[in-house]
Amino acid sequence: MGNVLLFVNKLHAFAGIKLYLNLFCMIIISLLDGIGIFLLVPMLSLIGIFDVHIGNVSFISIFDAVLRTIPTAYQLAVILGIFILVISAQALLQKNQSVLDAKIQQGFMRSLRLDIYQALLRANWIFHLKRRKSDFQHILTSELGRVNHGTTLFLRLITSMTFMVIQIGIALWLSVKMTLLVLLCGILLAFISRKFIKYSREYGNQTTELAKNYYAGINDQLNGIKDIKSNMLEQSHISWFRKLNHDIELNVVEQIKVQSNSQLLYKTSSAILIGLFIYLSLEVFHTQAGQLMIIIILFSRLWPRFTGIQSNLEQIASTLPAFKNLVDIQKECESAVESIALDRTRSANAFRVKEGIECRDVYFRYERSQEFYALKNINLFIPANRMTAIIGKSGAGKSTLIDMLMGLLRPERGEVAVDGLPLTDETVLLLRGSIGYVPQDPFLFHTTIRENLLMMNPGASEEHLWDALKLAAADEFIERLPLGLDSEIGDRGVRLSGGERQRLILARAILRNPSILVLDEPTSALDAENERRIQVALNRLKEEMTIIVIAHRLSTIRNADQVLVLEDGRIIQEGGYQQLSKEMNGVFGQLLRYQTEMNN
Ligand SMILES: Nc1ncnc2c1ncn2[C@@H]1O[C@H](COP(=O)(O)OP(=O)(O)OP(=O)(O)O)[C@@H](O)[C@H]1O
Repeated sequence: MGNVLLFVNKLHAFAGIKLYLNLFCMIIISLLDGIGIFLLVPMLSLIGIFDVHIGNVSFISIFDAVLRTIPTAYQLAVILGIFILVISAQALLQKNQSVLDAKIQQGFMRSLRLDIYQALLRANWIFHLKRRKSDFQHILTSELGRVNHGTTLFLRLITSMTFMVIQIGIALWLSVKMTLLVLLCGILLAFISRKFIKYSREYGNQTTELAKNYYAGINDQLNGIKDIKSNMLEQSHISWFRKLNHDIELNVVEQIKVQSNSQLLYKTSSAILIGLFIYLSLEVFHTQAGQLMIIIILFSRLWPRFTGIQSNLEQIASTLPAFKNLVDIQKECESAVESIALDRTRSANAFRVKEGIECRDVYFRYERSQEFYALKNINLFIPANRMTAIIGKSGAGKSTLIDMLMGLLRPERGEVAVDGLPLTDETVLLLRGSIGYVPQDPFLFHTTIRENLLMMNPGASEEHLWDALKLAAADEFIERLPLGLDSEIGDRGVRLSGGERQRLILARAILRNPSILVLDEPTSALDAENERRIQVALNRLKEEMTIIVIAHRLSTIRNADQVLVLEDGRIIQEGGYQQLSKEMNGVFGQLLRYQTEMNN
C-alpha cells in the first residue's frame, strides 16, 4: 500500500493540475457517453418508434415536455441531431483527453528516468563499486518499461472508476433497489478476488528477480564472450540461459493463469447475476419494462467496468515491484550522493595545481564492518609538475591510492589536501576538474577516432589533435589507417590492438590539457619501442603537468622524480628512481633486479 501511495504522490507531484484536468475531461466524457447512449431508447420511445412505457422518470418527462413543443414531423430529426451532437462532442473531448493522457504519462516517465539517471551519476564511487552495472541497465530499461505500463493501467483505472461512479449515479437515479443489489454483488466479488491481486504481486516480484538475473547474466557473458569461446564454456552457458528462460516463461504463464481465472470468475458470475437480476426485476420487484430496459443497458455497460477494474488492479499489482525497485535504487543513490555541484561544467572548475597534493595520516577501508584497511597511515606529497610513480605488488593498494588522490574515495581517517587546501565538497570539484585519467582498462566509444578525441575537447583543431596523438605515440598507426582520423574503431575500440587503444586514450587525456595526468598502467600493452615513446612523452609532459603513474614495468618510470613503493596498504619506500635502485635490499631494488633478469 505504501508503494501505491508513493506512486500516486509522485504522479501527482509531477502532473499536478493536469491530472485534475484529465479527470474532469473523463467525467464530462462519461456523462456525454451516458446521455448519448442511455437517452437513445427513451427518446425513440417518446416519438413512438418503440412502444416502451417510460413511467415517471423525471428528466425524461422534462425532455418529453420540451419535445412536444416541436412539430411532430421534426421530432425524429431533432432527437437524432442531439444524439449526433452529444456523441461528436464526446469524441472530440476524448481525442484531446487521450493526448493529455499521453503527455502526463510520457512526461512522468521522462521525469522518473531523468531522476534515476541523475541520481546514479551523482552517487559516489563507493556506491558504484558495490553495485552490479547490469542492475542499473535493468532498471533503466525493463523496470522503467514495466512502470510505464503500470502508469497506463493506473490512468486507465482512474478513467474506469470515474465512469463507474457516474454510471452508478445514473443507475441509482433510475432504480435504487436494483443498483444496490448489483453493487452488493460487485463488492462481494471484489472481496473474493483479493487473492488474485496478492498472487499477481507475488509473480511481479518474481518477474523483477528473474529479469535482474537475465540482465546480469547476459551482460557478464557478452563481456566474457572471448573467455567462453576460448575455454569452450558455451554448453554450460547455454544450459544456464535455457533454464532461466524456462523460469521466465513459467512466470508469465502463471501470471496469465491468475488473470484468466479471475476473468472466468467475473464472467460466469456476471451471467448468473444478470439472469438473477432480470428474474428478480420481473417476478419480485415488478419493474416496468421501460425502466428495466434502461437498467439492462446501463448494467451491460457497468458490469464490464467491474471486470476491467479487477483486471487493472491485478496488472498494477504485478508492476508495483518494478516501481519499488526503482524507488529503492533512487533512495540508495541519494544516500550515497556526492554533494558536489555536478551541474557545473568542467572548464568552470578547471584550475592548475601549483604546489602539489598531500596525504596526511590517511586510512581507508572498503567495508567499515571489516578490519581490513586497503590504505594505512599514508603520508605523502606529490609535487606539482613532476612525475610521481606508484609501484607495488598486486593488491598492494595502488589503485585505491589513486582513487583517493582523485577524490573518488574519501579517507576514513586523515586528510587529502591540494595546494594546502583540505579536500571538501568544493575543492574535490576543483581537483576533479583538473584531472586527466588514463585507466587500466581503457574505454572508447563505438564511433570514429576523431569523435572519440573531440568528445573530450570539442573545440580542438586538427593540428591540436595530431599534436596530442604524436605526444601519445598514436600518430603512426592512425596515419596508416585508410580513413585516418575518420576510421570507425568498433564496439569499445575492438578494431584496435590493446596498445593502440591505450595510446589513443592517452592522447585523449592530453587533449584536455589537464593539470594532473593520472595513468594506471599506461604501458602494460605496449612493445619496447612504443613504451620508449610514451616515456619520452611523459618526460616532456611533466614540465607542464603533474603526472601520477602506476606501473608494473619499472622501465616506464625511469624518469620519475619520485617513486612510492606500496605494500599491504602502506608506503614502505619512497625516493627518486636512481636513489631507490641503489638500495639493493629494498623492495624496489628487488623488483628492479627481478625485472632486469626477466628481460635478459
Ligand atoms: N571494491 C572493493 N571492495 C573491497 N575490497 C577491495 C575493492 N577494491 C580493492 N579491494 C581490496 O583492496 C586492496 C587493494 O586493492 P587495489 O586494487 O588498490 O590494489 P592494486 O595495488 O591496485 O592491485 P593491482 O595491481 O592488482 O591492480 C586489495 O586487497 C583488494 O582486494
